Amino acid sequence: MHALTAAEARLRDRAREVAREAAAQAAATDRSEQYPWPMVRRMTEAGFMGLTVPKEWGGPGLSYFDAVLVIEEFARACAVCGRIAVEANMGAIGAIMAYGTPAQKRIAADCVLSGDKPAILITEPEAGSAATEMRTRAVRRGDGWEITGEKTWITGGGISRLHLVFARVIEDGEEKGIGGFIVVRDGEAMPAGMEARRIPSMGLRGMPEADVTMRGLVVPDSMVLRPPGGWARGFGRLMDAYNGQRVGAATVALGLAAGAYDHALERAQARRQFGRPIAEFQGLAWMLADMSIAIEASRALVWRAARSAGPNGFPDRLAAAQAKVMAADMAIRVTNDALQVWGAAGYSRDNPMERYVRDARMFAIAGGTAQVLRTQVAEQILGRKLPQTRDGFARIAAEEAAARAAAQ
Ligand SMILES: CC(C)(COP(=O)(O)OP(=O)(O)OC[C@H]1O[C@@H](n2cnc3c(N)ncnc32)[C@H](O)[C@@H]1OP(=O)(O)O)[C@@H](O)C(=O)NCCC(=O)NCCSC(=O)CCS(=O)O
Ligand SMILES: Cc1cc2nc3c(=O)[nH]c(=O)nc-3n(C[C@H](O)[C@H](O)[C@H](O)COP(=O)(O)OP(=O)(O)OC[C@H]3O[C@@H](n4cnc5c(N)ncnc54)[C@H](O)[C@@H]3O)c2cc1C
Repeated sequence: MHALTAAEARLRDRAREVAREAAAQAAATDRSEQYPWPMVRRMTEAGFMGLTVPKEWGGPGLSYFDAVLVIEEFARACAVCGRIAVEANMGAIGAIMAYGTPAQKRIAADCVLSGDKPAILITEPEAGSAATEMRTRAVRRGDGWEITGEKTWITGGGISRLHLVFARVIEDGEEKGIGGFIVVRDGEAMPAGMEARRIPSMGLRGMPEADVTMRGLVVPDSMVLRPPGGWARGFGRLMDAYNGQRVGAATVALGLAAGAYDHALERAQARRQFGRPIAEFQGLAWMLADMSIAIEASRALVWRAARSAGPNGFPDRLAAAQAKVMAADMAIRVTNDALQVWGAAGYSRDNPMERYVRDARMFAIAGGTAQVLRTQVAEQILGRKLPQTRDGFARIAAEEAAARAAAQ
């Protein structure tokens, strides 16, 4: 792993200092299930929202790697704050900064720099892993677009101001592909035509997850995000940007596992049984050793993915998927082992270990499940499409046969 530059180390140390305040409120946020607005204001003042916004739009123009250093520190202290730092620096904001018009960039930059955590709306009740099967439609009507559909598990639904909605583009009565539609909430009420209903979740309880329904939602043409390559390639280009958020999610998994490990290390040396620190029992010493190895290995993959941001400015798709799979699986294992080190005390809601276990669970599901991302890794290393539909391979075989016939 590369050493940090002096500027990177300073940024991480500054985040670590502010994250101490996040640690102090993490249990209360979990219990109240309220979005931690006071902490978000603190993160905004300290300049951790909109880190990746270029200087010309008023941000500091830092890299994905810089953002990862900050996210890990917040996630270690409070995983909800870690996720806020992800969406304020990656995902929707990354896509708009890459593909948006100057006016769209201005709006998006103002949102995150003033403390908004944008929402990205991809998943639907019937289109989870199979996201390209989404049914939400954006139909061209005059100089605007009418959006109809249902999204689910939308992080920040009901509190976010900036929304990036993925929808099927219907123009001149024809389906053209998948595009991005920017919806900005002004004030307390949801935008007209958009409603959010909170979903109670297992972990990360201070972060609202919501079903979002769109009926009669009108988006002006000026708020359509048009990635290069046309609508037919729209989903792929939007996913290029989403690879940044996958690295962010991996970083939160890494950070919270590292936080749980810190607690376990301390407890293993403080707690005595049979007249000696429990850390002296080989069963626990090796457990701690394995935890430290897994955390370091995950950090290496996360850093590599964050540093891979290529000429389009986004992290590499393969590196992002590899880091996310590794960190998500690792966080589930490490947080459970850390709770084990604490024994019964770890099972109590009076200390943070059970929260770490609950918070860790989502990363193998959200942002591409551990199974789907393994298929993405396999596709990249094999250099071939591995279709997931029943007729997918038959179609490839038919295309190959047709190509062979044409070549004869
Ligand atoms: C991609 C999948 C939805 C599989 O669907 P398909 O088999 O229909 O799609 P593909 O043919 O594989 O892809 C279509 C198109 O997109 C390009 N693509 C796909 N993934 C990427 C990527 N990661 N980076 C770049 N490009 C990508 C692919 O090359 C095709 O492009 P062309 O048309 O050839 O140009 C499925 O594999 C999948 O990813 N499912 C997971 C969906 C997901 O991640 N949802 C996240 C929702 S947001 C969220 O959960 C937030 C949580 S958080 O805290 O961050
Ligand atoms: C806390 C949380 C936050 C989220 N935030 C957002 C958000 O902000 N925006 C958003 O758009 N979405 C969000 N999501 C949704 C998330 O992206 C989806 O949950 C995820 O893509 C999986 O979809 P699904 O839950 O419908 O599972 P399904 O796709 O129904 O999968 C169910 C099971 O089948 C497996 N499976 C499915 N297909 C395959 C396959 N081809 N090969 C092998 N196994 C397969 C899966 O791995 C999983 O184990 C969030 C989810 C959670 C839990």
